[in-house]
Amino acid sequence: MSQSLQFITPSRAPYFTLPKFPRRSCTRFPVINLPNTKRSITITPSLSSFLHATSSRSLPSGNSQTGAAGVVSALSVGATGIEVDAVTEAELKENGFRSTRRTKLICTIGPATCGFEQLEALAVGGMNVARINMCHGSREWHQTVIERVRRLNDEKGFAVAIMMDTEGSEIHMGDLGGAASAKTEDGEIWTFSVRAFGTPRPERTINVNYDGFAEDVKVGDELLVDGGMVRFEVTEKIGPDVKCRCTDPGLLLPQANLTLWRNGSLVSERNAMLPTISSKDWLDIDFGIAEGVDFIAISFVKSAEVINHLKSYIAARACGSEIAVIAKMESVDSLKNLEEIIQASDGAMVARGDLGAQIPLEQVPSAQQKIVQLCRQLNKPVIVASQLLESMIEYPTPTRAEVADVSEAVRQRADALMLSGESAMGQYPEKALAVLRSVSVRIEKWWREEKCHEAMELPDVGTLFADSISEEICNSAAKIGKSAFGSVSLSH
Ligand SMILES: Nc1ncnc2c1ncn2[C@@H]1O[C@H](COP(=O)(O)OP(=O)(O)O)[C@@H](O)[C@H]1O
Ligand SMILES: C=C(OP(=O)(O)O)C(=O)O
Ligand SMILES: [K+]
Ligand SMILES: [Mg+2]
Repeated sequence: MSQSLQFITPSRAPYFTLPKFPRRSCTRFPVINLPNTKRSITITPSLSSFLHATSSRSLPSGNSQTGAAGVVSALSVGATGIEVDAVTEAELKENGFRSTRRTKLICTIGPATCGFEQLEALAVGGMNVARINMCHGSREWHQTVIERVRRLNDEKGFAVAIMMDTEGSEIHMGDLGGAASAKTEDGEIWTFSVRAFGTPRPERTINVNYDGFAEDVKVGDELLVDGGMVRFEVTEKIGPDVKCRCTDPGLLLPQANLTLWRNGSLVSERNAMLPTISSKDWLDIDFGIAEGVDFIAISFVKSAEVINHLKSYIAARACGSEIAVIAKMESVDSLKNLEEIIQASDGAMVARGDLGAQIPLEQVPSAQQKIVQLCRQLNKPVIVASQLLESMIEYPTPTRAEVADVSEAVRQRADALMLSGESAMGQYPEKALAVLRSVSVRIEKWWREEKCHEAMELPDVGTLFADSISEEICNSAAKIGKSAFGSVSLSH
């Protein structure tokens, strides 16, 4: 029981101001209400005394929003013990309350992880949210994944939430005629075309989903595939066919996004008229509402308007629904209208993949820092996504640089980290998740002990969250803590 002596720590102080993000996953999957899935940890005197000690001993720690909300959501004090979901139970046993993870982990589900046992392995490994990306797969495929996650929750006591991510109407490639990927070599000529190709398709041809593509591009333009992971130069236009020479070789993946640059600037007029939510996206959203997903993430958000529209739509379609809308920050427009978008949304995602094609790569870290900080200030959960552990798609060990990147996102106090290809189609999904988990726990411990994480301004009680009583109580408790402990900063 020595572990339990560390239960409830400063960073776990009830300072959360975030009712929606992780809590929903647990209330929606009320593990604690299901007799066959109840997990109960008996409260020993030391544990209960620590629970009691929390209010007087704990020092608020800035953002423990998700962590505290997560713990509260995952815990329910019963007559004989605390009931928790299976993931929290495992973490409590392993780490004690003191270092139970606050950073939530999201896994994109794809061919590598869609089986029941694979999903279970991810849940055991700490997956809090399963993300399905509507760019890929059929609705039936996604429905099967949702059913499996629900079954895991019902039968095995997990509390994994579902996030549906829209395709968006940005320009992207079609599939690769069934191939999982296609390798491009330096100097090769590839044809990008709006024509439909028969089977077998001609070599080195790629479909483009946007009819105006050939008219919009100019010879000399630079074509970035998948956020710039592969690059081409447009060399010739022949009717609907655009011939391109590969300048930065790499792997083409199905449905990869395409971005055009001309004379050093992003070409955005071409698709400025395309709606953020396409007609296909609306059908997917109807599907998500019918399936009762927990989060809908909207790709390439440009303004708050689309978020407000979607929220009204959800409210009208799904009365009493608590589906949260996450704005994906992955375009120049989203950065221009950052604050209004975040205010309108239930949370944001720093979608670094496409963002890295829209702004110079070296500006992505500062954009991430800005978005995360703003979300912290506005009390909105924020996800850091894309390429966190990209090398683990192929290798079982991350690079040091990847570990440093994950650490930095945790230190910035992102609420959640997301795996994309690493879990969807990589060779080591469980290992990648384990890295996110161990790095999160380690960095959280470090900041707790060294008090070295990102400083944060507290919102004024009562102005931003007039309707959120629990948040106000917690903020007030934090302020009392501050005055009681004088020198202890609220934002240490
Ligand atoms: N439902 C799916 N079916 C097949 N492949 C998928 C699925 N979801 C993701 N993938 C694969 O995982 C890769 C990374 O996922 P993600 O980052 O979500 O997609 P993208 O980069 O296309 O937006 C995709 O390029 C695709 O190869
Ligand atoms: C998360 C992202 O979006 P998607 O994977 O849907 O392209 C991204 O671009 O970083
Ligand atoms: K998407
Ligand atoms: Mg994207």
